[in-house]
Amino acid sequence: MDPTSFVLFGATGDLAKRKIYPALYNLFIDHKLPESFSIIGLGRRTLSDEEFHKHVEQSLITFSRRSANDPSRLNAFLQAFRYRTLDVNHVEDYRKLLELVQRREKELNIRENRMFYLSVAPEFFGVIASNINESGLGSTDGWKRLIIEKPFGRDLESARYLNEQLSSSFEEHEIYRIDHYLGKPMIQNLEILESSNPILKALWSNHYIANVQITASETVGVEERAGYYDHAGAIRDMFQNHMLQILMMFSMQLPKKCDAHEVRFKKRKVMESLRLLQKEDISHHIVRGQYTAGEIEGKHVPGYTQEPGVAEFSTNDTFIAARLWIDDFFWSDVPFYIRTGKRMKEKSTRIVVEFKEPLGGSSDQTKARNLLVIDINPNEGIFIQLNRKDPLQDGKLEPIRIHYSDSEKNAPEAYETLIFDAIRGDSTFFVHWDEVELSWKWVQPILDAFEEDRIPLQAYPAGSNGPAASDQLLEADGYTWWLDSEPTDHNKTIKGEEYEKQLH
Ligand SMILES: NC(=O)C1=CN([C@@H]2O[C@H](COP(=O)(O)OP(=O)(O)OC[C@H]3O[C@@H](n4cnc5c(N)ncnc54)[C@H](OP(=O)(O)O)[C@@H]3O)[C@@H](O)[C@H]2O)C=CC1
Ligand SMILES: O=C1O[C@H](COP(=O)(O)O)[C@@H](O)[C@H](O)[C@H]1O
Repeated sequence: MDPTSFVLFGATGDLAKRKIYPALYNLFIDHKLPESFSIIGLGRRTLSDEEFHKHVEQSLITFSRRSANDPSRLNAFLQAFRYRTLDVNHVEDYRKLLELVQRREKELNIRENRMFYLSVAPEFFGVIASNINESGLGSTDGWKRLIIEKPFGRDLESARYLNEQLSSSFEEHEIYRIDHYLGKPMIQNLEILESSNPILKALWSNHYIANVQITASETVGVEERAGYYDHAGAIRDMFQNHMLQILMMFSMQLPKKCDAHEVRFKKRKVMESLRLLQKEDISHHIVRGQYTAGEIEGKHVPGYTQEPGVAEFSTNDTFIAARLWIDDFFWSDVPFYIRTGKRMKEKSTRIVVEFKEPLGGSSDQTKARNLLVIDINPNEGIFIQLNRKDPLQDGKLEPIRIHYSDSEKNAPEAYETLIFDAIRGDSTFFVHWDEVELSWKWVQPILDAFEEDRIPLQAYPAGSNGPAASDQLLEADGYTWWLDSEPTDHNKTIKGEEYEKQLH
């Protein structure tokens, strides 16, 4: 890997502490950072390098998946870190930063390869990109790259405006838009799952698949993020980005090879085929919800409007469910159901693929549907539901599940994988502008409908699976959300008999 300067805006913030430092540390342990690597952290507050090292160390102790208890290894890691105070709006501060970056490049013999990571509020993205350019930080003999966090705009218009701002300082191939779901191992596995398993590849279309259900449910509420979340809602926070990215990754046609050009091209095709919702139909395909007080894991939790920082009469969505159609040769007539919400019954991101009844198959009514369940988060695994005859019960038909789980492997976290890719210059699992624009285009009529109050806000108690209207969305098509009524840890590496006992 090229020697690199890693310039981190927002170095004192929450994301840096919880995700970025632990990711860098684990990459360091795995020898996946360039040998010459300089990290310069930036924030508004004043910190000495020593105080900054303490801050990073504390973050590793609290959040790293592998312990930071080897002092010599930890010190070797921290050697790379320097801190500077910088106000993102002051171009003078960037000139001083340039001096530090160049000094470190000289000390470490780094050719001018510069990675700028914007872990700050999105309203700063534009000004930072333009100040990087104006101060000379962006003029390098090597490469320059920009990693930016979500959200990318708050609607189609603002996303386009932001993209124009960034484009005046960085070219598209230099911009790495993070969607951390794309770094999750099971999401990266989707393409392999299909391409390397003929039994799945053969079934991966409307010939055999009845419907696809994608759920990302969380037990947490708005936490300390009301200032942001109360203006974003589930639709901007999760749906426009993570949920549509899962949809793209699942349903794209197999790329000839898994590289940035091919994968992004195939994903764009999905978005181009996604049927746009017509104004008059939106309320038939979209459910909008907000949690009320309830109980989660035996604890009483308040309703959304009682949460600190949330407006008293807020109509913000904390849940959204949608029925989508991909009008292409492979997926036409297969409904995709997507839902995401806070304060739901369990923390779980998963895809459930429900297969059709075989043509001319037995008419045995006890037969269960074949399912392929892909658990993405926090459990990582797969199971397939099949039917068999139980020899001890007069040959009665019973569903069995064949499991595989990666949950206990302590696999690299999404941020590790993505930062590693960005340093190597591989943008396969980063979001291209075309995908962002097409996603906002699809979502925009829903935002308008919310704004105009054309979709009723449905209440759901904390600890439930969302509003009843979300169940009705599927019932109208003769389906139900799979696994909703099962034990929450249905796939928690419980296998064989023990699992069967729990099920029945
Ligand atoms: N936290 C999370 O879990 C996630 C965050 N994100 C995104 O990541 C980004 C960062 O979020 P998060 O870390 O939570 O935010 P925080 O509010 O915790 O941190 C903001 C950072 O920005 C710095 N900052 C604020 N104003 C200025 C300024 N004028 N000049 C220079 N630095 C400034 C702060 O410095 P100082 O502390 O010195 O004031 C701090 O380091 C956002 O875009 C967010 O949407 C995305 C997914 C998840
Ligand atoms: O981006 C976000 O994602 C998290 C959920 O991420 P996960 O990896 O834990 O599934 C969500 O809580 C947050 O609101 C959102 O901004």
